[in-house]
Amino acid sequence: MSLRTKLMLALLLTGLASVAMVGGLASYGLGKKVDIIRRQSAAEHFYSAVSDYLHPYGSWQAANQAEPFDHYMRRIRPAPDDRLPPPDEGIAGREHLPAAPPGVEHARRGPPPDAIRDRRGPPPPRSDGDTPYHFILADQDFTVLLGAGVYRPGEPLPEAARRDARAVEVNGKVAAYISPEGVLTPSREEQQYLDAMYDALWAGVSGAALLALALGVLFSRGLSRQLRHLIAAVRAIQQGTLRQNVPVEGRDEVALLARAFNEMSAELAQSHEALQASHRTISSQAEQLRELSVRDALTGLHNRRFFDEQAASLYRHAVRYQRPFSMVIADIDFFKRINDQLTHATGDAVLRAVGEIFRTHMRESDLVARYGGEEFVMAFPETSLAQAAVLCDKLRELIAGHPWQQVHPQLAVTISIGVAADLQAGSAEAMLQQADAQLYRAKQDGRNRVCSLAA
Ligand SMILES: Nc1nc2c(ncn2[C@@H]2O[C@H](COP(=O)(O)OP(=O)(O)OP(=O)(O)O)[C@@H](O)[C@H]2O)c(=O)[nH]1
Repeated sequence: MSLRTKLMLALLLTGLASVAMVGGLASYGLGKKVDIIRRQSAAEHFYSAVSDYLHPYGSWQAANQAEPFDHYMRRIRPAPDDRLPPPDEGIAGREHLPAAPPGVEHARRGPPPDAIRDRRGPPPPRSDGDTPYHFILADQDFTVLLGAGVYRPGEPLPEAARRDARAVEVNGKVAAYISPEGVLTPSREEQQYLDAMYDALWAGVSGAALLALALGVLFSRGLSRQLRHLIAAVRAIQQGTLRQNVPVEGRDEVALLARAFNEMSAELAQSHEALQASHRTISSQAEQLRELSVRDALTGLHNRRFFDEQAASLYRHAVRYQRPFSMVIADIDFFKRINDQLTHATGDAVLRAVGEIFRTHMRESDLVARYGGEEFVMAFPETSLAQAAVLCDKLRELIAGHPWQQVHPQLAVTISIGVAADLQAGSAEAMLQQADAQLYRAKQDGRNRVCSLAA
């Protein structure tokens, strides 16, 4: 279940529970209050009717002799009611008299005299088992005068009923007691009022539930939108886009989370960029170091270590595919004399110039390195011994013909070169030794020459 659904359900259930509680309490309170008002009103009317009945005569006996109480009640209260037993003929026609308030009718009418009651029988029992609402009338000695079908006239009013009894005084003396009895049934009109109020109450409850649902939808939409932004941003970070900026809405906890997430994302991206920059620096420094480690500082040519590695690889390739491959070793003639007679700096200049001549007159695929001192080595892939010898002779001529006087007026430079191209040598190193032997021969033969070993 999504967070949004959970939130909506929580809001809906909370809203329903609150409105049901409020509605139930209000409904119960309303019913209770209406019941109290009706009881008070009924009691007041009955009391005033009895008081008016007794007042001219001073006692029940005298009043009853003058006019039986039920006649009196029918005279002052003629309107038939759906809750009343059928009126007798003598009372039925008096509908011009004002009706008593709702809830009083049965009580005010009181129980019929015994003779009448005998004809009618006792009041019909309520379906719920409660006694209908009546007023019991007793004389000043608590002897029942009208028992409302609950007590017999002439019997003493029980103690329990006396507690709620209200005295009716005439000329300062208690002439009778009135005691309420039974359950007050609302009239049809009252019931309609109550039903209308309950309907309004439940309409309010339903409205509140709908409002809770609508607010739930609204709030959960906002919340889930922000969470969706955060989820998308986290996924983007997982895929490598570290700098994320989710919208911050409001100032609640989710907004705080979004703000903290943005800050964290910015810091993460920043530190990642810094890390990448330092990686770039390190790798470029490593590249420089690697380059320095394979280069000769004076001439800029590759050094011996690099040459040995590459030459071994070129040799293996040539042997594997039976391709022509030549190796060369060259040595500047009388270099010690140049150093000694024309300074060491002149010697360095010569080394740089010779290296430059080699570099600029060879193919990209050729390999040249300063092997140490005034010695240079070369490897020529796809080059036969004869081709290498021709190339080396050209290099020798270039060096001999170089304008050395520009370096020093007394300077003249030549080189001797040995060439080998025997793939049977067994290794690049062995082939280089063969070339070195040819170099030795070139030196022996008078220098400034190229000697090669026929395959
Ligand atoms: N200026 C300079 N001289 C160097 C360098 N490396 C080696 N040398 C010098 O090169 C000279 C080589 O001399 P030798 O090995 O006797 O050879 P050579 O004088 O060229 O005689 P041959 O090879 O027989 O013609 C030595 O004097 C070394 O000191 C360098 O980097 N710069």
